[in-house]
Amino acid sequence: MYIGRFVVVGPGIGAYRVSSRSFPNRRIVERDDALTVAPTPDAPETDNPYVSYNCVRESEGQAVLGNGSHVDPVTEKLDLGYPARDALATALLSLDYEKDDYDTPRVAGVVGPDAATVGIVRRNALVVEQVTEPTLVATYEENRPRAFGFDADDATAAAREAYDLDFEHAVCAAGVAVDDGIETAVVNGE
Ligand SMILES: NC(=O)c1ncn([C@@H]2O[C@H](COP(=O)(O)O)[C@@H](O)[C@H]2O)c1NC=O
Repeated sequence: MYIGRFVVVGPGIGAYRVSSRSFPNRRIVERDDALTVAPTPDAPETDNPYVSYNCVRESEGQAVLGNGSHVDPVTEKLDLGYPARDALATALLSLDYEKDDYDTPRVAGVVGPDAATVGIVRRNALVVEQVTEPTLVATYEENRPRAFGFDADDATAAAREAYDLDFEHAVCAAGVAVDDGIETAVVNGE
């Protein structure tokens, strides 16, 4: 099954995966203050505004994950002291779903040491929900948050488990583990 981009978040653990039919030539680059989805050097040029963005950032001891430019305003709202629910709701509602051929939803999660919040904005809904166990939400098909078996207990395992999940067209994945500090890890495809 093809579900596009997705996040899995639970208290202390999270992952984000890029799956893509249309833009497979991408990777996650580790920068000082963010993990960024970017084209590989051999990728064909595109003017699609939705394929390069920060997919993981950190704020106030929490990790923010998501499939587009909304990751930045979610992080900025957390910096200002907004609760995770409000940071997600504000940023998702203001940017709304992507204006592409698929009305692709925006998905996101905030992971703290003992709490996690997941969100999606799609054409017909805005859902933001605090969760107590790993929860999946994706751009296509799986576009309602649901509890999801996810065994990883560190960032490296989270990135690997997300990348290896049996959904089509895996491109790259990021994992986060949040405790006293935040660890991140990346798996890039061939
Ligand atoms: N975030 C991403 O990595 C991303 N990759 C592709 N999209 C959007 O989704 C559309 C469909 O892409 P695909 O066929 O790869 O699932 C693209 O035309 C683009 O507008 C994205 N936007 C949201 O998921």
